[in-house]
Parts: sequence; C-alpha cells; structure tokens
Amino acid sequence: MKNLQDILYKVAIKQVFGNTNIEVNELVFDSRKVGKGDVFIAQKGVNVDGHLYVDKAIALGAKAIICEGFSFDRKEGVTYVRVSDANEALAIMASNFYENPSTKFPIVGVTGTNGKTTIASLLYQLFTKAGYKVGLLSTVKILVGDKEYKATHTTPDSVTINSYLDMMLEAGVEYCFMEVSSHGIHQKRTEGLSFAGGIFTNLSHDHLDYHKDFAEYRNVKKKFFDELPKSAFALTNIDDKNGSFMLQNTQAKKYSYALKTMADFKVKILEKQLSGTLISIDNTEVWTKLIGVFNIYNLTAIIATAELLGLEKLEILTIVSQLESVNGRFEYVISDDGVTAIVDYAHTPDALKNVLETINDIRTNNEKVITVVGCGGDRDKTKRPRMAHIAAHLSNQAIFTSDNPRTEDPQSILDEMEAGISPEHYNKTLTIINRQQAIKTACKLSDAGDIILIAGKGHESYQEINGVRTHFKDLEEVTNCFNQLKKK
Ligand SMILES: CC(=O)N[C@H]1[C@@H](OP(=O)(O)OP(=O)(O)OC[C@H]2O[C@@H](n3ccc(=O)[nH]c3=O)[C@H](O)[C@@H]2O)O[C@H](CO)[C@@H](O)[C@@H]1O[C@H](C)C(=O)N[C@@H](C)C(=O)N[C@H](CCC(=O)O)C(=O)O
Ligand SMILES: Nc1ncnc2c1ncn2[C@@H]1O[C@H](COP(=O)(O)OP(=O)(O)OP(=O)(O)O)[C@@H](O)[C@H]1O
Ligand SMILES: N[C@H](CCC[C@H](N)C(=O)O)C(=O)O
Ligand SMILES: [Mg+2]
Repeated sequence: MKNLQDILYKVAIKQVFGNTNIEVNELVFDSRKVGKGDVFIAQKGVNVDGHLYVDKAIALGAKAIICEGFSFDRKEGVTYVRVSDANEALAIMASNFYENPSTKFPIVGVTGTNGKTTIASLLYQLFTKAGYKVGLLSTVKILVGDKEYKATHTTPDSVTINSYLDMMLEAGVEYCFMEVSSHGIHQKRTEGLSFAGGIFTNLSHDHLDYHKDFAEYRNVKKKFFDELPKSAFALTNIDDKNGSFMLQNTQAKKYSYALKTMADFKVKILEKQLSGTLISIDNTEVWTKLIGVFNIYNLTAIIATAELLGLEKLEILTIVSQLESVNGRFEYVISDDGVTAIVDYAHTPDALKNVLETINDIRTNNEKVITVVGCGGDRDKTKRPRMAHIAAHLSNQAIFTSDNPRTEDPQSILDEMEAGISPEHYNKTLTIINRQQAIKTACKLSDAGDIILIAGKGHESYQEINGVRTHFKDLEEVTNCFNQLKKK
C-alpha cells in the first residue's frame, strides 16, 4: 500500500476530483489486470484508447483513475486525476512507487538502430567478470545478478522497468545496463529514470511503420540524450553520420568513440578472421572472439563505457579478450562436411548488409554464400524490398522465407520482398514460404567450405503465425539438417 499523493509527486496535474490522500495497491494500465484498491492509468494506445476501459477498471476495484480527459461519467468514491500526458504520468508514478530505484545505483542506457543488445549484454558480462553484481534489461532476457527472467520487450513498460530496478537493488546489484528502444522513448517508458550514462550506437532504417518518417525516428532517439542529467555521460559513435547530432542538446558530459574519425576512444582493426579479430587500442593489442567491423564498434563502446564508469584500463582489456559472443548474434556451427552456418539477428537492411559484408570479408571466394532471410509481419514494410535486394546482391544464393508473419499473409510479405530484387540477381533467388524447408534447402544446396547465413531471428525460439507462437530455433533447425544430411 502506498499513498497516492506521494506517488503523484512531480506529475503535472491538470485537475483532481476526489481525495488523493488515500492508500492504493498497484499501478495498472491494463483494465484486465486491475485488482481491488489499484490505480488505473488510462493510456491512448496504438490500437485502442484505454479511457474506454475506465468503468471496467472501477468495476474490478480501481479506486483511483489517472486520465487525460473525461469521456465517461465520474463515480462517487473514486479519485480522478487528469494529466496532460498519461504515459509520462505513469512513468513518473512508477519511479515514485518504487522509491526511485534508478537514483540509487548507476544505470546505463543503450540506444540506436543496431547493437543495443550486443553492447548491453557484453557490458553485463564484462562487469560480472570484473567481480560486480550486475543487472540487464535486454531484448533477449532480463538478468538480476545471475537470476534470469523472460523479456517481452526490448524496453519494458515503466512499471516493469522500475519493479526490476527495485529487485536489483534488493539483490545488491551494483550496475544495470539496459536497452532503450525508440518505441520505449516515444511511449515514455524510460521517462523519469535517472541514467548514469547513455550510449548511441548508430542510426539506420527501421520502424518506419511506427514513426512518421526518418527525421521523427532520429528525433525520438535524440530525446533520450536531451533528457540525460548533467551528471551523466553521453557516449556517441562519431563515425555514424547522426553521432554528433544525438548529443547536440544534451547537458551530459560528451564523449565519442570511433574506428575512423578522431575520437576520445579509438580502436584500430589489425586482423580479421572467422575465429575473431585482433584490435589495437592506445597501442595495446587485444584479441577478441567478436567478428565483424560492426562488432568492433560495439566493443569500442563497451571499453569506453567501462572506463567512464571507473574500471582500470588493463583490467578492461584483459576481460575484453575473454568476452563471449551474444546468443543469436553471429553464432555459428560447422557441419562434419565443412559447411559453416551462421545464425544472426540481422533484421534491418543495415544489419543484413553489415553481416554479409563481414562474411564476404573473411571468405576466400572459392565457396558459396547462401542467405536464408525473411521479414517480420506487422512491422515496417519498407524494409522488405531493401533486405531482399541486399541478400541477393551480396550472396551467391538467396532464399526468401517467413520471419514471424504475425497477422499478415506470409506470401504477400514475400511478394513485397521479391519486388526489391534487381533483374540481374533474379536467377540466384528462391522463395520458400516454410522456414524449416528453406533452411533444409540451403543445407542441401551447400558443399564443403560453403557458408550459410540464416538471418533475422537470432536468439528467437518461436515462429509467430496468425498470433500463434510455435517453437522454432534457427540454430536447432540447421544443426538437425546437418545431422540428417550426414546420415544419408
Ligand atoms: C506498438 C507498441 O509499441 N505497442 C505497445 C503499446 O500497446 P498499444 O498502444 O497497442 O496498446 P493498445 O492495445 O492500443 O491499448 C491501449 C491501452 O489500453 C489498455 N487496455 C487495452 C485493452 C483492454 O481491454 N484494457 C485496457 O486497459 C492497454 O493496456 C493500453 O494501456 O503499449 C503496450 C503496453 O505498454 C505494449 O505492450 C505494446 O507493445 C507491443 C506488444 C509491441 O509489439 N511493441 C513492439 C513494437 C515494441 O515496443 N518494440 C520495441 C523494440 C523495437 C526494437 O527492438 O527495435 C520494444 O521496446 O520492445
Ligand atoms: N554496431 C552495429 N552496427 C550495425 N549492425 C549491428 C551492430 N551490432 C549488431 N549489428 C547487427 O544487428 C543485429 C542485431 O544486433 P543487436 O541485437 O545487438 O541489436 P539491437 O539494437 O538490440 O536490436 P533490437 O532493435 O531488435 O533490439 C546483429 O545480429 C547484427 O547483425
Ligand atoms: N525488435 C524488433 C525485432 C524484429 C525481429 C524479427 N525477427 C521480427 O520478428 O520482425 C521488432 O520488434 O521489430
Ligand atoms: Mg535488442
């Protein structure tokens, strides 16, 4: 039980009906989850307006309503608080409810189109290896020390974030690394959190179904840095053309990292192999198991962050050489016949291009590169032709298939992908709607030395068709195929 007046501290209130000096149970924004004595926060969503469920919430026991307007009759004995922005109010209330856990230990947020999970997860690994208890909020999983919880979003809603931060404090966690998605910023899921630092990875095409255009997507990302406190650090990838823009209006201390441009933290690549990369930083050579130029950007951000958070340079570099790659990010298996299969979460045009360029960089050119890729349903449609073009252009054989069609017709997603193939690449493409069959075909088409890239789903353990999720893991599928083909 908490006092509503205390929970409303710092919320911009427009109007109040009823008593705010009351004890309440939980903060709930989904009427279906309301219990006796809860506060219901009505949010205007993408699909429906939460204000339509106020009466239902009251019927289930809500004693206070936070809303943006009164499109319903007010009931006796219920407290109504009108705010200008319910998402913002929810976030501030969530911080207050859990007694502002984000102010009690350092939290670093990572934002950008690609690389957030990689950076946050590797920082978790690095700080854990350095002897700290660490928390992680990521697309793949949530970790409170070594205790694992299932992630449903890249950046969860503000109540969930604060409840995990509170659990982390209880468990003695000393640092938390979290992904900050553009949806998260736009829906104010991270509003009111006190960050010790923010990291910008890069900006390229994604989520243009949700954001009006690229400029809006970019401005949403920038907002995260605009709102960082003075005490925080803001670390940006200065090689990215939007890197300096992100920090234009931040009051945080600015730092840059780069591979090409002059920067506060600069790394040079000395040698690239399929087993790892040799890098040099401040004239010290370090071997890392991470592969691909894009991952060396991620690694540079990690080294910089560890230094900004006060770790010793020598210790950082020693641990960097022990870091393991993240689940579903350039994860590979080699068959007994010498075929390499790489599973990667590249689900944006830029990520796919980077991964294929990395493969083309380390291949000897005597082998074939076969790419299996699809595009998600109910997501940015403009990615589809671009990803198909990149796959066909940079591979010897591209197989287009399904990737979580969700509520869309899988064939129409594939038709939209096919529209992106240039005529000169047409004869090296195939379309196989069933992902399992597509992976099988890639295996059958491969000979010793060939490389199969299976892109888009990385760590995911399901395929979502028509709202139904069934177990599906790219790595399992390709390993099964390798074993089956061996038997024949
Ligand atoms: C597009 C999007 O971001 N949607 C999020 C949004 O849902 P919504 O706006 O569709 O909600 P809605 O269904 O319109 O409902 C509006 C309000 O009415 C309430 N409601 C609704 C029905 C009802 O019976 N009673 C009721 O009270 C809802 O709880 C909600 O508060 O608010 C919900 C509650 O916080 C989120 O769970 C939901 O995430 C959906 C599931 C989702 O798929 N989001 C993806 C796109 C997302 O956020 N992705 C980013 C990562 C992207 C990346 O990594 O690049 C992420 O951070 O995960
Ligand atoms: N720094 C980077 N620049 C470009 N591409 C990258 C970078 N890091 C990773 N990638 C590519 O993007 C894919 C997704 O990486 P990661 O999961 O780290 O990104 P993310 O930002 O967390 O994505 P999401 O938006 O889904 O949470 C990787 O599998 C890889 O192909
Ligand atoms: N965080 C991204 C992940 C996309 C992964 C891809 N496999 C898909 O399902 O579209 C999104 O929600 O858009
Ligand atoms: Mg992620």
